[in-house]
Amino acid sequence: MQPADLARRPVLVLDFGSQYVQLIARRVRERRAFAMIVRHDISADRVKELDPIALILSGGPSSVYEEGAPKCDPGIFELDLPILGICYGMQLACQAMGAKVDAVPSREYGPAALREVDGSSPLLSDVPTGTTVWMSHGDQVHELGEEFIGLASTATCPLAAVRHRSRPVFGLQFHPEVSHTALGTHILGNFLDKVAGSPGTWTMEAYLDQAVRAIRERVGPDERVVCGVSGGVDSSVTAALLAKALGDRVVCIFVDNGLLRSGERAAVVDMFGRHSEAELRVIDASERFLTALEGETDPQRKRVIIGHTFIDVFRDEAKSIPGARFLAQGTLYPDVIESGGSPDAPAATIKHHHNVGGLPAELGFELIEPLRDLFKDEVRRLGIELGLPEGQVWRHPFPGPGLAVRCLGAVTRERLEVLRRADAIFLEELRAAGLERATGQAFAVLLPVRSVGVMGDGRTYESVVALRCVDTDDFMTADWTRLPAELLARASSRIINEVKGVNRVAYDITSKPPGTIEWE
Ligand SMILES: Nc1ncnc2c1ncn2[C@@H]1O[C@H](COP(=O)(O)OP(=O)(O)OP(=O)(O)O)[C@@H](O)[C@H]1O
Ligand SMILES: O=c1[nH]c(=O)c2[nH+]cn([C@@H]3O[C@H](COP(=O)(O)O)[C@@H](O)[C@H]3O)c2[nH]1
Ligand SMILES: NC(=O)CC[C@H](N)C(=O)O
Ligand SMILES: [Mg+2]
Repeated sequence: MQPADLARRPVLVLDFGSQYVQLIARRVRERRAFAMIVRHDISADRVKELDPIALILSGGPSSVYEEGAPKCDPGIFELDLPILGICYGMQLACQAMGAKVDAVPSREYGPAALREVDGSSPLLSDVPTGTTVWMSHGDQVHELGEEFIGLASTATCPLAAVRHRSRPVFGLQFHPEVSHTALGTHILGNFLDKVAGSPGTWTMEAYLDQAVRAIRERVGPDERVVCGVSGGVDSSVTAALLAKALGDRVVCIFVDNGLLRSGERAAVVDMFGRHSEAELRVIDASERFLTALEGETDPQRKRVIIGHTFIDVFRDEAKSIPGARFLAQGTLYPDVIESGGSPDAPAATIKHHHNVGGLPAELGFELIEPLRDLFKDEVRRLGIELGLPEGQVWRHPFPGPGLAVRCLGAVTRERLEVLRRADAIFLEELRAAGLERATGQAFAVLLPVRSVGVMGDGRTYESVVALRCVDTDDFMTADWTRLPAELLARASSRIINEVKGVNRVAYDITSKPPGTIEWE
Protein backbone atom coordinates (compact mmCIF):
# COMPACT_ATOMS: atom_id res chain seq x y z
CA MET A 1 0.00 0.00 0.00
CA GLN A 2 1.22 3.52 -0.86
CA PRO A 3 1.98 5.63 2.22
CA ALA A 4 -0.54 8.19 0.94
CA ASP A 5 -3.29 5.55 0.89
CA LEU A 6 -2.49 4.40 4.39
CA ALA A 7 -2.47 8.04 5.49
CA ARG A 8 -5.88 8.45 3.96
CA ARG A 9 -7.46 5.50 5.82
CA PRO A 10 -9.62 7.26 8.36
CA VAL A 11 -9.99 7.15 12.09
CA LEU A 12 -13.77 7.07 12.52
CA VAL A 13 -15.11 9.11 15.42
CA LEU A 14 -18.56 7.78 16.37
CA ASP A 15 -20.64 10.70 17.58
CA PHE A 16 -22.76 9.97 20.67
CA GLY A 17 -23.75 13.62 21.02
CA SER A 18 -20.64 14.96 22.74
CA GLN A 19 -19.98 18.68 22.78
CA TYR A 20 -16.39 17.78 22.00
CA VAL A 21 -16.73 15.56 18.97
CA GLN A 22 -15.20 18.18 16.64
CA LEU A 23 -12.39 18.60 19.06
CA ILE A 24 -11.62 14.88 18.99
CA ALA A 25 -11.40 15.05 15.19
CA ARG A 26 -9.04 18.02 15.38
CA ARG A 27 -6.76 16.35 17.90
CA VAL A 28 -6.56 13.26 15.72
CA ARG A 29 -5.53 15.42 12.78
CA GLU A 30 -2.97 17.20 14.91
CA ARG A 31 -1.42 13.76 15.36
CA ARG A 32 -1.38 13.47 11.59
CA ALA A 33 -4.12 10.90 11.17
CA PHE A 34 -7.20 11.49 9.07
CA ALA A 35 -10.35 11.81 11.23
CA MET A 36 -13.92 11.40 10.02
CA ILE A 37 -16.95 11.96 12.26
CA VAL A 38 -19.75 9.44 11.68
CA ARG A 39 -23.11 8.71 13.27
CA HIS A 40 -23.04 6.56 16.39
CA ASP A 41 -25.21 3.83 14.87
CA ILE A 42 -23.15 3.41 11.71
CA SER A 43 -23.42 -0.25 10.62
CA ALA A 44 -20.48 -2.61 10.91
CA ASP A 45 -20.74 -3.14 7.13
CA ARG A 46 -20.40 0.57 6.42
CA VAL A 47 -17.44 0.71 8.81
CA LYS A 48 -15.80 -2.08 6.81
CA GLU A 49 -16.39 -0.15 3.57
CA LEU A 50 -14.75 2.95 5.00
CA ASP A 51 -11.75 0.81 5.96
CA PRO A 52 -10.63 2.74 9.05
CA ILE A 53 -7.45 2.17 11.02
CA ALA A 54 -9.30 2.71 14.32
CA LEU A 55 -12.57 3.78 15.92
CA ILE A 56 -13.07 6.36 18.66
CA LEU A 57 -16.38 6.31 20.53
CA SER A 58 -17.14 9.84 21.74
CA GLY A 59 -18.69 10.98 25.00
CA GLY A 60 -22.34 11.93 25.18
CA PRO A 61 -25.03 13.32 27.48
CA SER A 62 -27.01 10.07 27.90
CA SER A 63 -26.48 7.24 30.38
CA VAL A 64 -25.84 3.83 28.86
CA TYR A 65 -28.36 2.14 31.19
CA GLU A 66 -31.26 4.46 30.20
CA GLU A 67 -34.07 3.38 27.88
CA GLY A 68 -33.33 4.65 24.39
CA ALA A 69 -29.69 5.58 25.11
CA PRO A 70 -27.73 5.72 21.84
CA LYS A 71 -26.00 2.42 21.11
CA CYS A 72 -23.60 1.31 18.42
CA ASP A 73 -23.90 -1.70 16.14
CA PRO A 74 -22.48 -4.53 18.35
CA GLY A 75 -20.91 -5.87 15.16
CA ILE A 76 -18.25 -3.15 15.31
CA PHE A 77 -16.70 -4.88 18.33
CA GLU A 78 -16.24 -8.01 16.21
CA LEU A 79 -14.20 -6.29 13.50
CA ASP A 80 -11.00 -6.56 15.53
CA LEU A 81 -10.32 -2.87 14.99
CA PRO A 82 -8.52 -0.76 17.61
CA ILE A 83 -11.20 1.07 19.62
CA LEU A 84 -10.89 3.91 22.10
CA GLY A 85 -14.00 4.77 24.13
CA ILE A 86 -14.07 8.19 25.76
CA CYS A 87 -16.40 8.73 28.76
CA TYR A 88 -19.81 7.60 27.44
CA GLY A 89 -17.91 5.70 24.76
CA MET A 90 -15.88 3.84 27.38
CA GLN A 91 -18.99 3.09 29.42
CA LEU A 92 -20.72 1.74 26.32
CA ALA A 93 -17.82 -0.46 25.20
CA CYS A 94 -17.37 -1.87 28.72
CA GLN A 95 -21.09 -2.51 29.11
CA ALA A 96 -21.21 -4.25 25.72
CA MET A 97 -18.52 -6.63 26.97
CA GLY A 98 -19.97 -7.49 30.33
CA ALA A 99 -19.07 -4.62 32.67
CA LYS A 100 -21.56 -2.81 34.93
CA VAL A 101 -22.21 0.94 34.68
CA ASP A 102 -24.08 2.96 37.32
CA ALA A 103 -24.62 6.51 38.49
CA VAL A 104 -22.05 7.68 41.05
CA PRO A 105 -23.19 9.36 44.27
CA SER A 106 -21.17 12.48 43.56
CA ARG A 107 -20.71 13.56 40.00
CA GLU A 108 -17.25 14.61 38.88
CA TYR A 109 -16.71 17.72 36.73
CA GLY A 110 -13.34 19.37 36.27
CA PRO A 111 -9.77 18.47 37.15
CA ALA A 112 -8.56 15.23 38.75
CA ALA A 113 -5.11 13.72 39.22
CA LEU A 114 -4.28 10.31 37.76
CA ARG A 115 -3.04 7.61 40.18
CA GLU A 116 -1.94 3.99 39.86
CA VAL A 117 -0.97 4.59 36.25
CA ASP A 118 0.06 1.45 34.37
CA GLY A 119 2.80 3.01 32.26
CA SER A 120 3.55 -0.33 30.60
CA SER A 121 0.31 -0.03 28.66
CA PRO A 122 0.83 1.60 25.24
CA LEU A 123 -2.06 4.00 25.90
CA LEU A 124 -0.49 5.52 29.00
CA SER A 125 3.15 5.25 28.06
CA ASP A 126 5.03 8.33 29.34
CA VAL A 127 2.03 9.51 31.36
CA PRO A 128 3.26 10.11 34.94
CA THR A 129 1.26 9.60 38.11
CA GLY A 130 -0.27 12.92 39.14
CA THR A 131 -1.06 14.02 35.57
CA THR A 132 -4.10 16.33 35.53
CA VAL A 133 -7.05 15.07 33.55
CA TRP A 134 -10.44 16.67 32.94
CA MET A 135 -13.55 14.78 34.03
CA SER A 136 -17.20 15.37 33.13
CA HIS A 137 -19.36 12.46 34.22
CA GLY A 138 -22.13 11.34 36.51
CA ASP A 139 -21.87 7.62 35.72
CA GLN A 140 -18.98 5.26 35.86
CA VAL A 141 -17.94 1.68 35.24
CA HIS A 142 -18.25 -0.20 38.54
CA GLU A 143 -17.52 -3.82 37.87
CA LEU A 144 -15.21 -4.58 35.03
CA GLY A 145 -16.26 -8.18 34.49
CA GLU A 146 -13.80 -10.72 33.16
CA GLU A 147 -12.67 -8.99 30.03
CA PHE A 148 -11.20 -5.64 31.11
CA ILE A 149 -8.28 -4.52 33.27
CA GLY A 150 -7.91 -1.13 35.00
CA LEU A 151 -4.99 1.08 33.89
CA ALA A 152 -5.37 4.17 36.11
CA SER A 153 -7.61 5.70 38.75
CA THR A 154 -8.34 9.06 40.37
CA ALA A 155 -9.37 9.86 43.96
CA THR A 156 -13.05 9.27 43.18
CA CYS A 157 -12.90 7.16 40.04
CA PRO A 158 -11.29 3.73 40.46
CA LEU A 159 -11.45 3.04 36.71
CA ALA A 160 -10.22 6.18 34.96
CA ALA A 161 -8.60 4.16 32.16
CA VAL A 162 -9.10 0.53 31.11
CA ARG A 163 -8.04 -1.96 28.48
CA HIS A 164 -9.46 -5.21 27.17
CA ARG A 165 -7.44 -8.33 28.07
CA SER A 166 -7.05 -9.63 24.54
CA ARG A 167 -8.49 -7.14 22.07
CA PRO A 168 -7.16 -3.68 21.14
CA VAL A 169 -10.02 -1.99 23.00
CA PHE A 170 -9.30 0.85 25.45
CA GLY A 171 -11.39 3.25 27.51
CA LEU A 172 -10.82 6.62 29.17
CA GLN A 173 -13.29 8.02 31.68
CA PHE A 174 -11.68 11.46 31.30
CA HIS A 175 -11.57 13.63 28.18
CA PRO A 176 -8.19 13.56 26.42
CA GLU A 177 -9.47 15.93 23.73
CA VAL A 178 -9.91 19.03 25.91
CA SER A 179 -6.95 21.31 26.36
CA HIS A 180 -7.29 21.20 30.15
CA THR A 181 -6.24 17.53 30.17
CA ALA A 182 -2.48 17.77 30.38
CA LEU A 183 -0.96 15.27 27.92
CA GLY A 184 -4.38 14.68 26.34
CA THR A 185 -3.04 14.93 22.79
CA HIS A 186 -0.12 12.75 23.82
CA ILE A 187 -2.52 10.06 25.10
CA LEU A 188 -4.57 10.21 21.88
CA GLY A 189 -1.27 10.02 20.01
CA ASN A 190 -0.33 6.89 21.96
CA PHE A 191 -3.59 5.29 20.90
CA LEU A 192 -3.11 6.27 17.25
CA ASP A 193 0.59 5.49 16.91
CA LYS A 194 1.16 2.62 19.31
CA VAL A 195 -2.21 0.84 19.26
CA ALA A 196 -3.64 1.64 15.81
CA GLY A 197 -0.30 1.77 13.99
CA SER A 198 -1.09 5.10 12.38
CA PRO A 199 1.77 6.09 10.06
CA GLY A 200 1.33 9.74 11.16
CA THR A 201 1.74 10.90 7.59
CA TRP A 202 -1.56 12.67 7.07
CA THR A 203 -0.01 16.00 6.22
CA MET A 204 -1.34 18.74 4.02
CA GLU A 205 1.18 17.64 1.41
CA ALA A 206 -0.22 14.10 1.43
CA TYR A 207 -3.74 15.51 1.32
CA LEU A 208 -2.82 17.65 -1.67
CA ASP A 209 -1.39 14.69 -3.64
CA GLN A 210 -4.39 12.60 -2.81
CA ALA A 211 -6.87 15.34 -3.78
CA VAL A 212 -5.12 16.01 -7.09
CA ARG A 213 -5.12 12.31 -7.93
CA ALA A 214 -8.80 11.94 -7.04
CA ILE A 215 -9.77 14.89 -9.28
CA ARG A 216 -7.79 13.50 -12.22
CA GLU A 217 -9.52 10.13 -11.82
CA ARG A 218 -12.97 11.70 -11.83
CA VAL A 219 -12.76 14.21 -14.64
CA GLY A 220 -12.43 12.72 -18.13
CA PRO A 221 -10.04 14.22 -20.74
CA ASP A 222 -12.88 15.95 -22.65
CA GLU A 223 -14.67 17.20 -19.58
CA ARG A 224 -14.49 20.56 -17.82
CA VAL A 225 -15.07 21.83 -14.32
CA VAL A 226 -16.89 25.04 -13.52
CA CYS A 227 -15.47 26.43 -10.29
CA GLY A 228 -17.35 29.05 -8.28
CA VAL A 229 -14.80 31.53 -6.94
CA SER A 230 -15.46 34.38 -4.56
CA GLY A 231 -11.97 35.66 -3.79
CA GLY A 232 -12.26 33.84 -0.44
CA VAL A 233 -9.71 31.39 0.88
CA ASP A 234 -11.76 28.26 0.33
CA SER A 235 -12.57 28.84 -3.32
CA SER A 236 -9.09 30.14 -4.11
CA VAL A 237 -7.56 26.98 -2.69
CA THR A 238 -10.12 24.87 -4.57
CA ALA A 239 -9.35 26.67 -7.83
CA ALA A 240 -5.58 26.29 -7.35
CA LEU A 241 -6.02 22.59 -6.60
CA LEU A 242 -8.14 22.09 -9.73
CA ALA A 243 -5.72 24.05 -11.89
CA LYS A 244 -2.91 21.81 -10.62
CA ALA A 245 -4.91 18.69 -11.44
CA LEU A 246 -6.55 19.73 -14.73
CA GLY A 247 -4.71 22.73 -16.17
CA ASP A 248 -6.94 24.69 -18.52
CA ARG A 249 -9.94 22.39 -18.12
CA VAL A 250 -11.11 24.58 -15.25
CA VAL A 251 -13.29 27.62 -15.82
CA CYS A 252 -13.67 29.88 -12.79
CA ILE A 253 -16.83 31.92 -12.36
CA PHE A 254 -17.10 34.87 -10.01
CA VAL A 255 -20.69 35.97 -9.52
CA ASP A 256 -21.39 39.57 -8.60
CA ASN A 257 -24.62 38.91 -6.73
CA GLY A 258 -25.17 42.52 -5.70
CA LEU A 259 -24.44 41.45 -2.12
CA LEU A 260 -20.71 42.12 -2.18
CA ARG A 261 -18.84 44.59 0.00
CA SER A 262 -17.53 47.93 -1.11
CA GLY A 263 -14.82 47.54 -3.78
CA GLU A 264 -14.93 43.74 -3.57
CA ARG A 265 -15.54 42.93 -7.20
CA ALA A 266 -12.56 44.93 -8.46
CA ALA A 267 -10.30 43.57 -5.70
CA VAL A 268 -11.20 39.96 -6.49
CA VAL A 269 -10.64 40.37 -10.22
CA ASP A 270 -7.30 42.07 -9.56
CA MET A 271 -6.09 39.43 -7.09
CA PHE A 272 -7.16 36.56 -9.34
CA GLY A 273 -5.47 38.09 -12.38
CA ARG A 274 -2.20 38.44 -10.51
CA HIS A 275 -2.07 35.00 -8.93
CA SER A 276 -3.98 32.52 -11.03
CA GLU A 277 -3.45 31.06 -14.48
CA ALA A 278 -7.02 29.79 -14.73
CA GLU A 279 -9.69 31.44 -16.88
CA LEU A 280 -11.99 33.77 -14.89
CA ARG A 281 -15.46 34.83 -15.99
CA VAL A 282 -17.19 37.59 -14.05
CA ILE A 283 -20.98 37.48 -14.19
CA ASP A 284 -23.05 40.45 -13.11
CA ALA A 285 -26.16 38.81 -11.66
CA SER A 286 -27.08 41.46 -9.11
CA GLU A 287 -30.45 42.20 -10.67
CA ARG A 288 -31.34 38.52 -10.62
CA PHE A 289 -30.38 38.02 -6.96
CA LEU A 290 -32.01 41.21 -5.67
CA THR A 291 -35.23 40.48 -7.55
CA ALA A 292 -35.32 36.93 -6.16
CA LEU A 293 -34.80 38.26 -2.63
CA GLU A 294 -37.45 40.98 -2.88
CA GLY A 295 -39.61 41.13 0.25
CA GLU A 296 -37.94 38.10 1.90
CA THR A 297 -37.06 38.53 5.56
CA ASP A 298 -36.67 34.93 6.79
CA PRO A 299 -32.98 34.00 7.20
CA GLN A 300 -33.28 30.40 6.05
CA ARG A 301 -35.40 31.29 3.02
CA LYS A 302 -32.92 34.02 2.06
CA ARG A 303 -30.14 31.42 2.08
CA VAL A 304 -32.13 28.93 0.01
CA ILE A 305 -33.03 31.61 -2.57
CA ILE A 306 -29.37 32.59 -2.83
CA GLY A 307 -28.17 28.97 -3.09
CA HIS A 308 -30.65 28.31 -5.90
CA THR A 309 -29.85 31.51 -7.76
CA PHE A 310 -26.11 30.76 -7.67
CA ILE A 311 -26.78 27.39 -9.28
CA ASP A 312 -29.06 28.94 -11.93
CA VAL A 313 -26.30 31.37 -12.82
CA PHE A 314 -23.67 28.61 -13.01
CA ARG A 315 -25.98 26.48 -15.16
CA ASP A 316 -26.69 29.28 -17.61
CA GLU A 317 -23.01 30.06 -17.95
CA ALA A 318 -22.10 26.38 -18.34
CA LYS A 319 -24.17 26.24 -21.55
CA SER A 320 -21.29 27.97 -23.30
CA ILE A 321 -18.63 25.67 -21.79
CA PRO A 322 -18.36 22.35 -23.65
CA GLY A 323 -18.15 19.27 -21.42
CA ALA A 324 -18.95 21.20 -18.22
CA ARG A 325 -20.22 18.24 -16.23
CA PHE A 326 -18.81 19.28 -12.84
CA LEU A 327 -19.26 22.16 -10.44
CA ALA A 328 -16.50 22.76 -7.90
CA GLN A 329 -17.11 24.66 -4.67
CA GLY A 330 -14.94 25.51 -1.69
CA THR A 331 -17.19 23.75 0.79
CA LEU A 332 -15.61 23.09 4.21
CA TYR A 333 -16.45 20.76 7.06
CA PRO A 334 -18.19 23.44 9.17
CA ASP A 335 -20.48 24.32 6.22
CA VAL A 336 -21.54 20.67 6.05
CA ILE A 337 -21.99 20.23 9.80
CA GLU A 338 -23.97 23.46 10.29
CA SER A 339 -26.20 22.62 7.33
CA GLY A 340 -27.29 19.40 9.07
CA GLY A 341 -24.37 17.09 8.38
CA SER A 342 -24.14 14.18 5.95
CA PRO A 343 -25.89 10.78 5.89
CA ASP A 344 -22.86 9.33 7.72
CA ALA A 345 -22.94 12.06 10.36
CA PRO A 346 -26.24 13.88 10.78
CA ALA A 347 -26.23 16.99 12.99
CA ALA A 348 -28.70 19.66 14.03
CA THR A 349 -29.33 22.20 11.25
CA ILE A 350 -28.06 25.54 12.47
CA LYS A 351 -28.28 27.36 9.15
CA HIS A 352 -28.42 26.39 5.49
CA HIS A 353 -25.03 27.37 4.12
CA HIS A 354 -25.86 28.48 0.59
CA ASN A 355 -23.41 25.95 -0.88
CA VAL A 356 -24.73 22.91 1.06
CA GLY A 357 -28.18 23.10 2.67
CA GLY A 358 -29.24 25.87 0.28
CA LEU A 359 -28.64 23.87 -2.91
CA PRO A 360 -31.55 22.81 -5.14
CA ALA A 361 -32.40 19.08 -5.34
CA GLU A 362 -31.71 18.99 -9.08
CA LEU A 363 -28.26 20.44 -9.48
CA GLY A 364 -27.49 19.65 -13.10
CA PHE A 365 -23.82 19.15 -12.14
CA GLU A 366 -21.77 16.63 -10.26
CA LEU A 367 -20.14 18.34 -7.31
CA ILE A 368 -16.41 18.42 -6.70
CA GLU A 369 -15.61 19.58 -3.17
CA PRO A 370 -12.03 18.69 -2.33
CA LEU A 371 -12.05 20.59 1.00
CA ARG A 372 -15.23 19.06 2.40
CA ASP A 373 -13.40 17.28 5.22
CA LEU A 374 -11.24 20.20 6.34
CA PHE A 375 -11.42 23.00 8.90
CA LYS A 376 -10.49 26.55 7.95
CA ASP A 377 -7.02 26.52 9.49
CA GLU A 378 -6.22 23.32 7.60
CA VAL A 379 -7.36 24.93 4.33
CA ARG A 380 -5.05 27.84 5.07
CA ARG A 381 -2.13 25.43 5.47
CA LEU A 382 -3.10 23.82 2.18
CA GLY A 383 -3.16 27.28 0.57
CA ILE A 384 0.39 27.90 1.77
CA GLU A 385 1.40 24.48 0.45
CA LEU A 386 -0.05 25.50 -2.95
CA GLY A 387 1.90 28.74 -2.94
CA LEU A 388 -1.01 31.18 -2.64
CA PRO A 389 -0.02 34.68 -1.45
CA GLU A 390 -0.18 35.40 2.30
CA GLY A 391 -2.78 38.14 1.89
CA GLN A 392 -5.09 35.70 0.16
CA VAL A 393 -4.55 32.88 2.63
CA TRP A 394 -5.21 35.04 5.68
CA ARG A 395 -8.12 37.01 4.25
CA HIS A 396 -11.14 37.17 6.57
CA PRO A 397 -13.92 34.90 5.33
CA PHE A 398 -16.89 36.47 3.64
CA PRO A 399 -20.00 34.30 3.27
CA GLY A 400 -21.47 33.52 -0.16
CA PRO A 401 -24.87 35.03 0.79
CA GLY A 402 -22.87 38.16 1.54
CA LEU A 403 -24.55 41.27 2.84
CA ALA A 404 -28.01 39.63 2.53
CA VAL A 405 -27.49 37.82 5.86
CA ARG A 406 -26.13 40.99 7.48
CA CYS A 407 -28.98 43.17 6.28
CA LEU A 408 -31.54 41.84 8.77
CA GLY A 409 -35.08 42.10 7.47
CA ALA A 410 -35.77 43.03 3.86
CA VAL A 411 -32.84 43.31 1.46
CA THR A 412 -33.13 46.47 -0.62
CA ARG A 413 -30.55 48.37 -2.64
CA GLU A 414 -30.84 51.35 -0.28
CA ARG A 415 -30.34 49.30 2.89
CA LEU A 416 -27.44 47.41 1.28
CA GLU A 417 -25.74 50.69 0.49
CA VAL A 418 -26.06 51.89 4.11
CA LEU A 419 -24.60 48.61 5.33
CA ARG A 420 -21.82 48.64 2.73
CA ARG A 421 -20.64 52.07 3.84
CA ALA A 422 -20.75 51.28 7.56
CA ASP A 423 -18.90 47.99 6.97
CA ALA A 424 -16.19 49.71 4.89
CA ILE A 425 -15.56 52.24 7.67
CA PHE A 426 -15.27 49.56 10.34
CA LEU A 427 -12.84 47.49 8.26
CA GLU A 428 -10.83 50.60 7.38
CA GLU A 429 -10.41 51.43 11.07
CA LEU A 430 -9.54 47.83 11.94
CA ARG A 431 -6.84 47.80 9.25
CA ALA A 432 -5.54 51.20 10.29
CA ALA A 433 -5.12 49.84 13.82
CA GLY A 434 -3.16 46.87 12.39
CA LEU A 435 -5.65 44.39 13.82
CA GLU A 436 -7.05 42.66 10.75
CA ARG A 437 -4.65 39.73 10.76
CA ALA A 438 -4.98 39.30 14.55
CA THR A 439 -8.75 38.83 14.32
CA GLY A 440 -10.82 36.07 12.73
CA GLN A 441 -13.63 37.97 11.07
CA ALA A 442 -15.10 41.45 11.32
CA PHE A 443 -18.12 43.14 9.80
CA ALA A 444 -21.12 45.39 10.29
CA VAL A 445 -24.76 44.30 10.52
CA LEU A 446 -27.74 46.51 9.71
CA LEU A 447 -30.55 45.90 12.19
CA PRO A 448 -34.23 46.02 11.26
CA VAL A 449 -35.01 48.48 14.05
CA ARG A 450 -34.77 52.24 14.41
CA SER A 451 -33.75 54.16 17.47
CA VAL A 452 -34.25 57.70 18.70
CA GLY A 453 -31.28 60.04 18.84
CA VAL A 454 -30.38 63.69 19.00
CA MET A 455 -28.16 65.21 16.32
CA GLY A 456 -27.60 68.93 15.79
CA ASP A 457 -30.15 69.72 18.51
CA GLY A 458 -32.84 67.85 16.61
CA ARG A 459 -34.57 64.51 17.09
CA THR A 460 -33.52 61.62 14.84
CA TYR A 461 -35.23 58.26 14.35
CA GLU A 462 -32.88 56.14 12.32
CA SER A 463 -31.22 52.77 11.83
CA VAL A 464 -28.91 50.88 14.17
CA VAL A 465 -25.69 49.22 13.04
CA ALA A 466 -24.06 46.45 15.07
CA LEU A 467 -20.35 45.76 14.73
CA ARG A 468 -19.09 42.21 15.11
CA CYS A 469 -15.49 41.07 15.45
CA VAL A 470 -14.47 37.57 16.57
CA ASP A 471 -11.37 35.57 17.44
CA THR A 472 -11.37 32.02 16.05
CA ASP A 473 -9.20 29.57 14.13
CA ASP A 474 -11.70 27.06 12.94
CA PHE A 475 -14.94 29.12 12.91
CA MET A 476 -16.74 26.37 14.84
CA THR A 477 -16.39 28.24 18.11
CA ALA A 478 -15.48 31.89 18.54
CA ASP A 479 -15.11 34.60 21.14
CA TRP A 480 -15.84 38.28 20.60
CA THR A 481 -12.68 40.33 20.21
CA ARG A 482 -11.77 42.73 23.00
CA LEU A 483 -11.13 45.54 20.52
CA PRO A 484 -9.54 48.71 21.91
CA ALA A 485 -12.19 51.18 23.08
CA GLU A 486 -10.58 53.99 21.02
CA LEU A 487 -10.96 51.95 17.84
CA LEU A 488 -14.62 51.27 18.58
CA ALA A 489 -15.16 54.95 19.41
CA ARG A 490 -13.60 56.07 16.12
CA ALA A 491 -15.58 53.57 14.08
CA SER A 492 -18.83 54.50 15.83
CA SER A 493 -18.39 58.21 15.42
CA ARG A 494 -17.33 57.92 11.78
CA ILE A 495 -20.26 55.64 10.91
CA ILE A 496 -22.81 57.99 12.47
CA ASN A 497 -21.23 61.07 10.90
CA GLU A 498 -20.56 59.64 7.46
CA VAL A 499 -23.41 57.20 6.84
CA LYS A 500 -26.74 58.88 6.39
CA GLY A 501 -29.59 56.99 8.01
CA VAL A 502 -27.64 55.56 10.97
CA ASN A 503 -27.80 57.16 14.41
CA ARG A 504 -26.60 54.38 16.70
CA VAL A 505 -23.79 51.79 16.73
CA ALA A 506 -23.62 48.74 19.01
CA TYR A 507 -20.80 46.23 19.54
CA ASP A 508 -21.75 42.55 19.67
CA ILE A 509 -20.33 40.79 22.77
CA THR A 510 -21.70 37.29 22.14
CA SER A 511 -19.43 34.28 21.77
CA LYS A 512 -20.17 31.22 19.56
CA PRO A 513 -21.84 29.28 21.08
CA PRO A 514 -24.37 30.52 22.07
CA GLY A 515 -24.39 32.98 19.15
CA THR A 516 -23.24 32.19 15.62
CA ILE A 517 -20.72 34.45 13.92
CA GLU A 518 -23.22 35.84 11.43
CA TRP A 519 -26.51 37.20 12.76
CA GLU A 520 -28.64 35.16 10.34
N1 LIG B 1 -19.63 35.42 -5.42
C1 LIG B 1 -19.40 34.13 -5.67
N2 LIG B 1 -19.23 33.69 -6.94
C2 LIG B 1 -19.03 32.38 -7.20
N3 LIG B 1 -18.96 31.43 -6.26
C3 LIG B 1 -19.12 31.79 -4.99
C4 LIG B 1 -19.34 33.16 -4.61
N4 LIG B 1 -19.45 33.21 -3.26
C5 LIG B 1 -19.29 31.95 -2.82
N5 LIG B 1 -19.10 31.10 -3.85
C6 LIG B 1 -18.92 29.64 -3.76
O1 LIG B 1 -19.41 29.17 -2.50
C7 LIG B 1 -18.36 28.57 -1.75
C8 LIG B 1 -18.53 28.78 -0.27
O2 LIG B 1 -18.38 30.15 0.05
P1 LIG B 1 -17.52 30.55 1.31
O3 LIG B 1 -17.70 32.00 1.56
O4 LIG B 1 -17.78 29.57 2.40
O5 LIG B 1 -16.03 30.25 0.84
P2 LIG B 1 -14.99 31.24 0.20
O6 LIG B 1 -15.65 32.48 -0.19
O7 LIG B 1 -14.28 30.51 -0.87
O8 LIG B 1 -13.98 31.45 1.37
P3 LIG B 1 -14.21 32.33 2.67
O9 LIG B 1 -14.93 31.41 3.64
O10 LIG B 1 -12.83 32.62 3.10
O11 LIG B 1 -15.02 33.50 2.32
C9 LIG B 1 -17.11 29.19 -2.31
O12 LIG B 1 -15.97 28.42 -2.04
C10 LIG B 1 -17.44 29.29 -3.79
O13 LIG B 1 -17.25 28.05 -4.43
O1 LIG C 1 -20.19 30.64 2.11
C1 LIG C 1 -20.88 30.68 3.12
N1 LIG C 1 -22.18 30.46 2.94
C2 LIG C 1 -23.06 30.56 3.92
O2 LIG C 1 -24.26 30.36 3.70
C3 LIG C 1 -22.52 30.91 5.22
N2 LIG C 1 -23.09 31.10 6.43
C4 LIG C 1 -22.08 31.43 7.30
N3 LIG C 1 -20.91 31.43 6.66
C5 LIG C 1 -19.59 31.68 7.23
O3 LIG C 1 -19.27 30.51 7.99
C6 LIG C 1 -18.59 30.87 9.21
C7 LIG C 1 -19.37 30.39 10.41
O4 LIG C 1 -20.55 31.15 10.43
P1 LIG C 1 -21.70 31.10 11.52
O5 LIG C 1 -21.03 31.04 12.86
O6 LIG C 1 -22.49 32.33 11.30
O7 LIG C 1 -22.46 29.85 11.22
C8 LIG C 1 -18.43 32.39 9.17
O8 LIG C 1 -17.16 32.66 8.62
C9 LIG C 1 -19.55 32.83 8.23
O9 LIG C 1 -19.26 34.06 7.59
C10 LIG C 1 -21.16 31.10 5.38
N4 LIG C 1 -20.35 30.98 4.32
N1 LIG D 1 -19.29 13.27 29.12
C1 LIG D 1 -19.87 12.07 28.99
O1 LIG D 1 -19.64 11.34 28.05
C2 LIG D 1 -20.86 11.73 30.05
C3 LIG D 1 -21.31 10.29 29.98
C4 LIG D 1 -22.42 9.96 30.97
N2 LIG D 1 -23.59 10.71 30.61
C5 LIG D 1 -21.95 10.32 32.38
O2 LIG D 1 -22.47 11.23 32.96
O3 LIG D 1 -21.08 9.65 32.89
MG1 LIG E 1 -16.64 33.59 1.02
